[in-house]
Amino acid sequence: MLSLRPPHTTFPRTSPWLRWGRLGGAAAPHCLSAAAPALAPETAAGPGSVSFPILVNGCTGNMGLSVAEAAVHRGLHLVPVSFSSREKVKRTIQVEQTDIRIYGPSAREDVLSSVADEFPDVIVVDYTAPDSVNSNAELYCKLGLPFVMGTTGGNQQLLYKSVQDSKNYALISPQMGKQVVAFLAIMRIFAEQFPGAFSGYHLEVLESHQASKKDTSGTAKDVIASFEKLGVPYDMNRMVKIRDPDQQLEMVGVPKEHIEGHAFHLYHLTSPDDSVSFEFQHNVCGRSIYAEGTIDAAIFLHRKVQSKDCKRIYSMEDVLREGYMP
Ligand SMILES: NC(=O)C1=CN([C@@H]2O[C@H](COP(=O)(O)OP(=O)(O)OC[C@H]3O[C@@H](n4cnc5c(N)ncnc54)[C@H](OP(=O)(O)O)[C@@H]3O)[C@@H](O)[C@H]2O)C=CC1
Ligand SMILES: O=C(O)C1=N[C@H](C(=O)O)C[C@H](O)C1
Repeated sequence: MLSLRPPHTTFPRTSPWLRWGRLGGAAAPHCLSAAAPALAPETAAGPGSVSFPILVNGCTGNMGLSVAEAAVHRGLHLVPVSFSSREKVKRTIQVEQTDIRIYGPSAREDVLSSVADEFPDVIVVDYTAPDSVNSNAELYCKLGLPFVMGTTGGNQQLLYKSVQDSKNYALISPQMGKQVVAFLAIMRIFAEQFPGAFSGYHLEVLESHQASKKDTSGTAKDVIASFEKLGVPYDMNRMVKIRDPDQQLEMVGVPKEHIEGHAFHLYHLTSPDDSVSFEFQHNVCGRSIYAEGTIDAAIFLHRKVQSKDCKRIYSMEDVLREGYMP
């Protein structure tokens, strides 16, 4: 049997992922999202009916395409251009009735500049690659294009600084799934309310994503930051990152049809004497939870820009707090 136990961990036998692995996956509750707190229903500030231009950068990729499709379904005006990291790339992608023209890096600034002139109220959404985060953000800021950054990784400090210095508008979040965002918020509040509550405990973290994912889960990093405030130091190098489809099927219990698009996270805490353990998990199959959350984020940001709100940099928690839940 496959074992995911990394060299330095004492992962308990009761780990749900191992249990699900033994069950062969089929009977397991695969797609449970993190339990969300009961938040306010949609209010006047919530999504409602609105339309504005949206440019999705990274339409050649999985998230870019999902967001572009969700944008059309939600009645937004999809700007028919997107970008690639390659100069020589398939030139158009069809999203519903719209043909999206794909440009290479050398045309990026000219094309975006024309978009800014032609669609002054456009919102840009970025789902590209970790190594593009900072250069893309700098360009959006230079051209005054408000953006939703869904792409993870890059230099996050520099990302925030670019937005602050330019006084541009941006919503930045490594996690757009609203129920998962609520879970992250709970962990943050938990840590603020009870700092050091888990001092001495030992933390193990496992995350499983499609093999094409390049970086470590940004969501896991966020949860770990809360655990650290709760008194549990964690070396990121110890995180178990599962990208192998066979392990995902047999051990993690990812349904076959979601091997190419899933995000399973498991955090396990053990007390110093092993007498107490806690487990938190959030398992997402597919990408619709992120695509829908991204459209809510874009609508939220559009409203902030239109009202000339002074905060300018937002998180997904800000979106939830304004009634965009569920
Ligand atoms: N915030 C959230 O909730 C979520 C965040 N993500 C994050 O989104 C990012 C993308 O994920 P995913 O769609 O699965 O990845 P994919 O690899 O499927 O797609 C990324 C796409 O970005 C394109 N790309 C790379 N560099 C550039 C660039 N400089 N300019 C324009 N396009 C570029 C690539 O196309 P090409 O090869 O043509 O350049 C590729 O098609 C990752 O960082 C991931 O972690 C994913 C899911 C949810
Ligand atoms: O690449 C993905 O797929 C995902 N990336 C985000 C992350 O790194 O946290 C969010 C989710 O895990 C899916």
